[in-house]
Parts: sequence; C-alpha cells; structure tokens
Amino acid sequence: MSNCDSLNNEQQEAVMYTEGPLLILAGAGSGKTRVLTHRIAYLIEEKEVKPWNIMAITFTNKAAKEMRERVNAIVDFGAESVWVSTFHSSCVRILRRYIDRIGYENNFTIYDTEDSKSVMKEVLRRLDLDPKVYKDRAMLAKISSAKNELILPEEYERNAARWEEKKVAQVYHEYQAQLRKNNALDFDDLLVRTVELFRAEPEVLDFYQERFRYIMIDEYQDTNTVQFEFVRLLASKYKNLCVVGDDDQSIYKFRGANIGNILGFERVFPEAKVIKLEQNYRSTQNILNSANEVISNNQGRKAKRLWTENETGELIHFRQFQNGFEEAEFIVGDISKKVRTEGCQYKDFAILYRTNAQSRLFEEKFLIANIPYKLVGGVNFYARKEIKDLLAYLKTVDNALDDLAVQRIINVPRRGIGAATISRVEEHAREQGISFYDALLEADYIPGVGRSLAKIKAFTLFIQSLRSQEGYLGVKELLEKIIEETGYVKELEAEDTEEARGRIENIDELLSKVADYEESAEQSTLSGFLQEVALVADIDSVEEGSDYVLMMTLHSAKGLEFDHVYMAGMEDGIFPSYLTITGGDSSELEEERRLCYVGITRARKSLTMTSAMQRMIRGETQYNKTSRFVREIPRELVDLGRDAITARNYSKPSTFGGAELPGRAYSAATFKPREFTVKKAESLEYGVGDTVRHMKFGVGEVQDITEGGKDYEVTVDFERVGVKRMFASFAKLKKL
Ligand SMILES: Nc1ncnc2c1ncn2[C@@H]1O[C@H](COP(=O)(O)OP(=O)(O)OP(=O)(O)O)[C@@H](O)[C@H]1O
Ligand SMILES: [Mg+2]
Repeated sequence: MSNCDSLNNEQQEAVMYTEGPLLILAGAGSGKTRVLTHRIAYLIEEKEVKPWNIMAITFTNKAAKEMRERVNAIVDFGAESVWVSTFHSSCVRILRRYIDRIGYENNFTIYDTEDSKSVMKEVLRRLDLDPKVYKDRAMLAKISSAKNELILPEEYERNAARWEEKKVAQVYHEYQAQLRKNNALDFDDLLVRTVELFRAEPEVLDFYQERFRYIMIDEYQDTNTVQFEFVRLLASKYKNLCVVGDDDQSIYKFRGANIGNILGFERVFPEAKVIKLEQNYRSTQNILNSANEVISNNQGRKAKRLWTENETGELIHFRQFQNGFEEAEFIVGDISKKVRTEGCQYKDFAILYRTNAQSRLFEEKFLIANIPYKLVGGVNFYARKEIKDLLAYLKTVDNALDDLAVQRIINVPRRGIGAATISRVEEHAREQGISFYDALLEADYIPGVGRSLAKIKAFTLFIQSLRSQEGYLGVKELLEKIIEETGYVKELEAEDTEEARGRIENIDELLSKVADYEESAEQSTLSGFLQEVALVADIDSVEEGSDYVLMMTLHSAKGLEFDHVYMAGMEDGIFPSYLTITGGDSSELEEERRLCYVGITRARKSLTMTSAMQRMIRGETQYNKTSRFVREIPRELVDLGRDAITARNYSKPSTFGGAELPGRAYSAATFKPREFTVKKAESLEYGVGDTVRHMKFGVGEVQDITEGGKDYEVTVDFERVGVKRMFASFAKLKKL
C-alpha cells in the first residue's frame, strides 16, 4: 500500500487494525491525526469499505476541514461521503432528520451563548428569582455541567438535596421548557437530544449503527460523558471504534471532559487493543525535551516519553520584561525581524496566551507595525449586532417559533411598536401557550394593542410574504430583499459614521458568505445555511492560505502546529492562573501544566516564552513571578538573551522573577498605562547624541533614530537599564 510508506511500524499497525475497538494512546506530534486519515484511506482502498460507512469525529470544525482535505488528497474516489465532522455537527445532521420523533420540529433553531442568556434572564424573571443571587451565567454553567453529565431535569431534581439545588432544578426545568416551546436547542442539547433520540428510538439507532460501521475519534481525551455515550451507542453493534488521544493533553475538564473515558476505555471494551506511538515528528529535540520535562512534574499520568529524530534545534528562548507593553513590542519586533531576515512568512507564527484579554496589547503593536494578524476568538463575526439582526430575520422566516429572533427584529429598524405593546403580546402568548409570532398574528384580539395594530400587521405581512417567496428565491436573494425592504443598509448609509461604514462592510461580508454557501452546498436551503452559521466555532474564521500571524488562547491551539510559537504571559498568577495556585487543588494545577504541554508541543522549530514583571489586570498593576512552568525547563535548554534582567533572575532562583530587584522597584503609582495613539510626531525635539529623560527608565543618551511608517523608533542608552528601543510617541522622551 503506497500511502503507508510514510508511516512507521506502530503507525502502520494502527492503520491496519481495523476490526474491533482500538485505543491509540500517544503523545503530542506523534502522528495520531495522521494515522486517522491514513486509516480512512486504508479502509476504503484496501478493505473496500464504503465511504459512507465511515465516521470521523474531530474536535473543531477547522480540524474537520483539515482532515477532510488530507483524506481527499489520499483517497481517489468517494472521500466526500465519509462523515468528517465535530460531535456537534454530526448531531445536528442526525437531529435534522429525526428529532420530530422526540417532539421537536426538524427545522429547530440552534441557540448560541447570547441567545441562551436571554432565555435564562426571562426564566429567572418569570420565576421571580433575585438576579443578584441567581445569576444567569452561573445558572447556565450549572445546567451545562448537568447536560455534559447527561443529567436531565427530572434526575437533577431527584438528586437535589439542598434548597438552592432544588431551585436550580426548577430553573433547569423551565429553561428546557422554554427552549422546547421555541423549537430551539442550545449547544449542549445537540448531544443530549441525540442520545435521547437513540435511547427512545431503537430503529433510528439501528439505522445509524448500520450506517457508521467504522467510527474514529480524534482528541479522545477531551470527550465528556454525553459524547462518550453517543459514541458508545453508535459503536455498540459493530464495535469498530478507533479512538486516539493523549492523556497529557486533556485540557477541558472545566467543560466536563472526562479523562476516565480514556483511562477506562479498556473497561468498557475489554477486548480493546492498545497501541502506543512514541516517535515525535513535529518538534526539535530541545522543544520536545522541554515538554517532556515540564509534564513529568504531573503525578497522575501514564508514564511515557517521546523521542524524535529531528535536529536538536534552537534553545527555548525566555525573555522577561518590565511590563506587558515591552513584552508585546519584543514579540512583534521579533516576528518582523524573522520575516525580514529569515524568509519566514507571517503564517509561520503563532502567539499563544492563557486568556483572550491578553491579545489587546499585541493587536495594538501589530497595527503600528503594519503586520497582518488574525485573532482567533474575541468578538466573533457572527456576534456582531448587524449580523445578528439580519440572521434573526432569516431565522424568523425559517422558523417563526423562535421567539428570540422575532423579538429581536420586531422593532429593528424602528417601527414604532412600543415596549408596552410588546409585553402585552408576550403576555398573550404566555396565556394562550403559543409562540410570540403567533401572538402577533392574533394582535386583533389582544386588548390594549390599539394604535400599534397597523404596525404589527405590516410586520407580519412582510414576514409572511418573505416566507411565501422562500421556495423559489435563493438565500442570498432573500437576504437582499430583507436588506432592501427594511431599509437596514440605507439607515446606516444615512448615519454616515465610521462605525456605520464598518457595519455595512460586515453586511457585505455576510452576503459573500451566503454566496459561498450557495456555491458549495450540495443542496442549499435556508435551514442549511443557518445551521452552518450556528456551528462556526471561532477558529473557523481563519482562512486557508492567508498570510497572517495567528493569536489565540492555548486551548484553541490544540491539534495545530506552527514553525514558531510564542507563549506570552508566562507568570505565576496568569499561567498557571491565580486560582489554581491558591486553590490548593493539585489536580487543577496539573490541568494547567497539561495546557502548558499542549502549548510547547505546538512548536516545530522555535519556542519563545515571555513574561512581564508587572502587568495591568482589570486596571490594577500586578507583580508576578515568572511562571513555575518556565522554571521546570532545565537551565541548559534555555537561552536567556542578553537582557540583564532575565539572565540575573534566572540564575538566582530565590528571586527569580521577583519584582523587588535592587534599583528596579516601581510602585503602582508611577506606572500608568500609556494612551494608545498611532500618531507620528511631526518632528522630534531631540536628535542623536542628545541626553533625554524617560518617565521610568530615567536619563540616557539617544543613539539612533529611524523613521518607521507610522512613528519614529528611537534607541536610547539609559544609565540605569541599558539600551532600549522604543516608539517615540509612546516613549514621551524629554530633552534635557
Ligand atoms: N511517519 C511520519 N513521517 C513523517 N511525518 C510524520 C509522520 N507521522 C507524523 N508526521 C508529521 O508530524 C506532524 C504531527 O503529526 P500529527 O498532527 O498527526 O500528530 P498528533 O499526534 O495528532 O499531534 P497532537 O497530539 O498535537 O494532535 C505532522 O506534521 C505530520 O504530518
Ligand atoms: Mg492531532
């Protein structure tokens, strides 16, 4: 078999062991994902398995897309009928076909976090619960955990011992009732309802068991109870289930991921074969050794050690800075230098951090340096107001049972339907047990609607007319009609502000997405489009082949690889996070360490870790020590640069990363976040050779001034801290 040539013996064995349960347990970069794609090819080409009998589950849509491309590349025929998708997408496809058997309509809506929150707020209000005690987010988190554990409201109620738990059970119950009434499912429901369907309808389960005779799951270590149950049910007939995972990369415990699923696989499937892969093909020896050393500090793990034939490679670079601004300046400068002098492309780089909020400083520096970057996470395209508004129109046309969508647009753009009228309609809907939209249709009979009646009629007439055209108009034409007839864009044009123009651009972007969808879908329908949109995880906004630096959280980076990786904010209190250090629960710290292991092992050629001695967090200055994870990397594997601060700290472990170094104690009062302005001074009041003063670094001599596109870059040799390079507009140097 030709495509097995590029696999080692263990990988080949894993590819060819096709019948019966198989667990591939292996460390990062050992080719687990590669084995899965080759297995699909092998099943089709050598075993003559029908492509539609194969299902492969990945963790993100991006991973699914990558796997699909890899499969397409090695399978000549039929690759497109293999199901390669995430758990959520698979469930959506199954439910669209059969959910009517458990009391929903097949054109159900999928609620995102915002939508769920609105429903929760309404539920809490209706149950008259004090929003200070019963917070919507906390309630949703509890319900989500319950769903991940496959605990339904009835069971939750039975288990509830304390009074508060009983309240939560009631909230859970009401929330679920409201979703059902709206014919809507939240993300967790997608799995829970599918399992419910399989349990209630043996015929449906049997259909899918026959359909998916070969099932494969990537990133198995992060499956939770409900996902496991979904797989167990599907695989229980033919038992051709191959799961691949790495217990050292389990990082979603907070979302209910159950590491027991990997450790207990052999208990559920006693006949399971286990294959281990130990050769890493991704990273240099130095990177791999660092990862091995860090993870060896975890107690509860299956011992394994990866090795590689790759070159030794660069040392791990570690740099410590005074603050987050300098850290960002360094990383952005380093990337820019490597692109200029080493022939790298921007897409070879990724900056990884613990929390999304850490991205802002980098964004600002990238903007100044005019370097293309892409933020994974942050404000998702589909979370923007104008996009949500227009999608709400489409959802209303598609499924008018979706109260949230209808309520969102009833007055957008303004139709002069007052809040009092809307709450009368809501009341009527509740009393009659009908949807908000149906209540609008009965507005004639609702007392007190009076003057708004004509406006409501105009709205429902508009929606009805769109519906009647849905059959023959394409999704794009439908959307254009909505934009045209509501005057949505016209209103923005009239506004004529920067913000309004940005919104119009986003709307144009939405139209191109619809066009893309219509071109690529086998059969394009409004429901199909909305379903696709509802499932776009943040990572999917990354377009293939575009050249930009990627920034994302460590969690989002799972399964990906980059030539050059920067791990920023390596400070105790940030990573590992403050709570895991102070919480006294060592399992939480171990989860953070696994996250660090995931981060390190994303790098192919170089890894740079950075930290700041002081950092603004929610408007307050914090002083953090260098992360213990950095200190867990053996000294001989680390390059500390020429920066005096870093080197001195590293050689003295007792004061390592401490902020109380002689001559360097900055009080919170003297450190203020600098205003961010991209403004180039017309001219500078100082020149090379002049003596200047910096607010923090003190007195120094200007050595060099270079003109950048947007600002001057000034190099100053300070008496106290040595040579620094900085942007003139930020440095605010005073000539002495
Ligand atoms: N036998 C091999 N020969 C050459 N390259 C390989 C081989 N096996 C894997 N690789 C390469 O090594 C890299 C890592 O492989 P892959 O992404 O499949 O690893 P993984 O175990 O899934 O990693 P992770 O745990 O991070 O998900 C990829 O670039 C892959 O193409
Ligand atoms: Mg992988």
